[in-house]
Amino acid sequence: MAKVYIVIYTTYSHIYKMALEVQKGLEASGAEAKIYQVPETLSEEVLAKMYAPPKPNVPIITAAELEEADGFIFGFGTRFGQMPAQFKAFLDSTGGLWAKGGLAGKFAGIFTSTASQHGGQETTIFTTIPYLAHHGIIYVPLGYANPNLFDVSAVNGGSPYGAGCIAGGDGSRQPSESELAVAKTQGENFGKLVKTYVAGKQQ
Ligand SMILES: Cc1cc2nc3c(=O)[nH]c(=O)nc-3n(C[C@H](O)[C@H](O)[C@H](O)COP(=O)(O)O)c2cc1C
Repeated sequence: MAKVYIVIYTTYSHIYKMALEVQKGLEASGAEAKIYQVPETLSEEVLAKMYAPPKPNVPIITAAELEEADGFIFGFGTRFGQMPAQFKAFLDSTGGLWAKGGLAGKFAGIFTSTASQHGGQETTIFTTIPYLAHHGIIYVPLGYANPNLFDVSAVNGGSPYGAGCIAGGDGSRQPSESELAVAKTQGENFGKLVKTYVAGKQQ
């Protein structure tokens, strides 16, 4: 069975809510899907000052665990148009895996969240691709796989690079039905691809 790890960093839970839909999509494709979070690097004191709610109840991943999966879907909100330091710190801890090509040939998709509509939905994912390239991980874009990506009738996150939600400047906006549906599509399409690959390897 194709095994996909959804690896997230979330401060205000938007990414976790999106991850649950990505997981549903992966499971609909027949893949095994488990959600992990990367270690937090901020102190409880700083998180309290940021009004951050408790972390989701999912295990904290270690770099070594990445080797177990056939593919990953990474999810994180933007920080100045790029991945948060927490996720960068986690990826920077994968040097040992990089040295032995431990992740080469695996697949990865990415989804994100931004406060504003033009705060980095595309750049956050795009600037993560070098990490994948250095590992030899195959980046799987979303494309326009879900027509909701064309919907301009309301505020709407997501791009061909990956699903996305708009959290609002104060974080009060929650992922919309449209954005959640795109997240599910990303999981389902990614799962189908990884399943095909795993089935081929087993032949
Ligand atoms: C230090 C910092 C930098 C941020 N930079 C951006 C940004 O460049 N563009 C933007 O739209 N939102 C920005 N945000 C908002 C976050 O992306 C938003 O809180 C996040 O996507 C919500 O996801 P979460 O609930 O999963 O943490 C920033 C937030 C913080 C704390």
